Amino acid sequence: MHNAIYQITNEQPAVRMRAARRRYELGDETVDALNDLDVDFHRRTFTAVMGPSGSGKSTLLQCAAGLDRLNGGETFIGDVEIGSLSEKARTLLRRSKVGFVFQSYNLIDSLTAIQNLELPLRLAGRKPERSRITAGLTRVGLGDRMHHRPSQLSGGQQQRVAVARALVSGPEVVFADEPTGALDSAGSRSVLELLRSVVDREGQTVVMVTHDPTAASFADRVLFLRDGRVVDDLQHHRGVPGDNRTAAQIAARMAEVRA
Ligand SMILES: Nc1ncnc2c1ncn2[C@@H]1O[C@H](COP(=O)(O)OP(=O)(O)OP(=O)(O)O)[C@@H](O)[C@H]1O
Repeated sequence: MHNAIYQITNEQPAVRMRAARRRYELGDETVDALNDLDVDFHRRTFTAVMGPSGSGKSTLLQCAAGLDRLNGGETFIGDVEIGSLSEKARTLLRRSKVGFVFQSYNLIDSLTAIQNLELPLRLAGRKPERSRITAGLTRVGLGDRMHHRPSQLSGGQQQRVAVARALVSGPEVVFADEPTGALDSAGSRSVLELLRSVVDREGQTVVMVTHDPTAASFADRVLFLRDGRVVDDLQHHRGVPGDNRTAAQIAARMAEVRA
């Protein structure tokens, strides 16, 4: 690893992984999708996770979000070590502390935007407050689309509903797995600007997997994985989101990581 600049802070990270190992066994073949990986995701930061196909990006997100379990090491969300929790406790923690955004939006087609935001609160046994839901949709720029169903929205708008849904429980962290992978450049930009603003204006923490250096240029930090390990950690606070030069620097670093 080179050029790593670590944030010096006494504040507890939103998410911390230590000596994380996720081993998959298929027949005789064993893959360490995460291989003794250490990482902190600090509060109020936007991290992009990049790396070649199969380097462990999705596994990192799934394990950090408590959707999958480690075989070794620890994951903390806030001060809770999630590996020690029962399945039920982990589900409850995930519902309240973690938001997840998927490439394919994963909205319920038969429900309106409002109803899609109400659903996770209902599942968590909380009564959805209408004012909170409408505020959530307004803040993602969809105040005039609240009663639309997903099929009546553009891809970028659907993904912004998904971001609003991820935020509705007031999570510690939002994980996004290639959130712009299915979008055109205008839709991508609207989602990336939204993610940037939830960090800058609302003090949220975002961790996003992406293959796209332009998407990564919206982040404060780019973590590069290879073979289940962190091999580079680029902090580019002076980068300009969406700027070609910043994206070119990230692409160059990505090429080094692949080499
Ligand atoms: N359920 C599984 N069973 C067996 N092997 C798996 C499973 N999930 C992932 N792997 C393996 O673990 C490694 C890491 O996979 P992962 O999906 O995390 O990579 P990735 O960096 O997200 O890849 P991509 O960019 O292609 O989405 C790969 O070698 C993959 O084949």
